[in-house]
Amino acid sequence: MSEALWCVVPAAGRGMRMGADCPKQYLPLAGKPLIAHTLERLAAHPRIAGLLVVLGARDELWPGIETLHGKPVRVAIGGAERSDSVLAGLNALPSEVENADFVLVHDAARPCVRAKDITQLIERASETDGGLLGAPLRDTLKRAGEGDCSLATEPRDQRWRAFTPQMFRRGELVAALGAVSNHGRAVSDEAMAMELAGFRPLLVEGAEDNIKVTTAADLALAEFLLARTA
Ligand SMILES: Nc1ccn([C@@H]2O[C@H](COP(=O)(O)OP(=O)(O)OP(=O)(O)O)[C@@H](O)[C@H]2O)c(=O)n1
Ligand SMILES: C[C@](O)(CO)[C@H](O)COP(=O)(O)O
Repeated sequence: MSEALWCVVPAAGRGMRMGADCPKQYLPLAGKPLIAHTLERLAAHPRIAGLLVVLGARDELWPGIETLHGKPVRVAIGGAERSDSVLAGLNALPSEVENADFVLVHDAARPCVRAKDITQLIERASETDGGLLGAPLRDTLKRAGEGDCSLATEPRDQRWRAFTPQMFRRGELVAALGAVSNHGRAVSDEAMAMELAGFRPLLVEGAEDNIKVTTAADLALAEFLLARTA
């Protein structure tokens, strides 16, 4: 597959775990808003055709963002859950994006994603039902009980951490997200919806520095990583 893909960027979260006075995706990071780093890395990728950024109802991007690295940047309004925002973005894609076309979904909160990992995902997952970047769990995993005591050690073989981008055919992902929504189920990523629909997404190992900025400590780490993973 050689054509370029559109990327839906969920950016409608409130960043509650960050505890800042604005949604974390707009916090300053290395001299510009966190989301700007993410959008620039995505738009700079030769296999990405355009960005569909899903914003909170009260949020907006900055003037001139309509085109980035020569790629169109469009916006849609998100929903209460991340999956609602992803679905809104998928439904707002330009008509040129057909149901059979692969699309990417990448968190605005992951500014350190590496171009080579995006390339690997596109090249490997395009021969399958789709896939996602991730990394095998390398730490011992504990099940915590009351008072943060360790109740048990969980098996870590065949356990991966899921990252983004995640990549699926537009129509199949819309149907899978719609099905979980209709059943009132919560999904934490697109791959979960696809698994529930009977698909087996391909896990593509990517760099573990593709961190999701969630708490204040992640901001300092992201600044360090941005300098190294440019
Ligand atoms: N209703 C939502 C919730 C999340 N997101 C986006 O999904 C990505 C990953 O979500 P997360 O890290 O959980 O962000 P928040 O929901 O903002 O964080 P928190 O749970 O701490 O509020 C982020 O880019 C976030 O903006 C979204 O588009 N719509
Ligand atoms: C999609 C994701 O980033 C994969 O790890 C993660 O599930 C997002 O979870 P969040 O609770 O919305 O941050």
